[in-house]
Amino acid sequence: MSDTPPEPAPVIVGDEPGSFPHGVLAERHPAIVRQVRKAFPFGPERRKALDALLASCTDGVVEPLPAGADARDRDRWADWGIDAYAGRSWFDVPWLWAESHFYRRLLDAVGYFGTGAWQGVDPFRPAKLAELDAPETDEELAALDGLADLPADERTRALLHGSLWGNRADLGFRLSGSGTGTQDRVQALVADDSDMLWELLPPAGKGTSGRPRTLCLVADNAGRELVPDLLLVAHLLERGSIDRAVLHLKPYPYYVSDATPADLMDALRRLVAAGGAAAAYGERLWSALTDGRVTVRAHPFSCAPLPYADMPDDLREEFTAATVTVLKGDLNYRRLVGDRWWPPTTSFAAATGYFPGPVAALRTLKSDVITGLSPDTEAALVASGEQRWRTSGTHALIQVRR
Ligand SMILES: O=P(O)(O)OC[C@H]1O[C@](O)(CO)[C@@H](O)[C@@H]1O
Repeated sequence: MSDTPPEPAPVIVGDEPGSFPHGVLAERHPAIVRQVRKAFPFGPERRKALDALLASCTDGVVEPLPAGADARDRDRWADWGIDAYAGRSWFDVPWLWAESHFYRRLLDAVGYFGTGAWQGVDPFRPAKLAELDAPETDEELAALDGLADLPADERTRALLHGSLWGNRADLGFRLSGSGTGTQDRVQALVADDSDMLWELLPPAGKGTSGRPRTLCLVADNAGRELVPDLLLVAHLLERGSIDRAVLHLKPYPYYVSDATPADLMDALRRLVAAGGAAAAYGERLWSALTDGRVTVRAHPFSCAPLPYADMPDDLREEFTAATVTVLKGDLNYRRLVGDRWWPPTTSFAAATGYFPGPVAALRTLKSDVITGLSPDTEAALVASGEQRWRTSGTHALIQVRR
């Protein structure tokens, strides 16, 4: 496939009733507002603000930030295009921008950025903790004990798949013989460049230049996605594939379940408390955090409503220095290749040609954006009659550009 930058395809907008993006704006966002309103005993002021957001996101327009907004935040949103979109319907601005801004407004409505009692209270925390505490998480962590007996390469592959399918909140390293086993998952991969990833991250002593090797992992969801991401990082450190890792998390709650530094601490404590192999992974990570081999970033751009092509210079420098940057999840994929109606056979390498270093995407498919399919794969997916392959999370991809 060619690496020449592709002709830009149309940007996705949520203005077409019946389309997936329209459904997110018209149904999912109001449902999220109602759910958050119910989950906390907010007083009249916060309830009024949530009701106003509910009315705005269904029938209203994007509004300028409120007068009380922090000046730095105001400047950021000015840079991120709010002046161009204020006054326009949520359904008429780029879908990526509308969704991202919705979460910013939701945090305003619950008083997250204010000076009152709700300051810093994550409105999604109850749901995140419930997932982390679910019995399924116990079972999945216990399944880690079985990995120790696998040949090294298989263990590495199982942990990669765990991180990949964790994007569907479903720890894929479970090696059960049921219909959700590894083999089915491999068949559900619409692209698999994992060999290229292992060429970038060989085990210690194999084909390495002697320079310290850094993995940037741009995380996605907390709980049952972040846990297998952490396991993968711990494993790559132990295997000597990397010397250090930088975990990019969100500076504030976002897209319901996105991982913040507080969620990292919850996940880590969960691992350490689990006993068995899970605890050993957790302890390894704990010590890697304390001695600086693993560091955490919560860059404002991680919550920006823009594609990574617009990343600021400091982030560009970090990604330039990484041996490989792995972006997890659907939203990061949309931001990586651009939230556009690409023809599915558009080259992934070309769409990510601007990225300042080797880059990999691990994603289950949960929105319409797709690149890098072979013509045969695209034809098979279309012929399968399964219309929702792009959005239902049943398919996944591992794509790499060196
Ligand atoms: O958690 P992920 O994999 O980034 O998925 C979030 C996805 O959910 C949505 O917010 C709504 O479906 C998508 O826009 C987004 O891409």
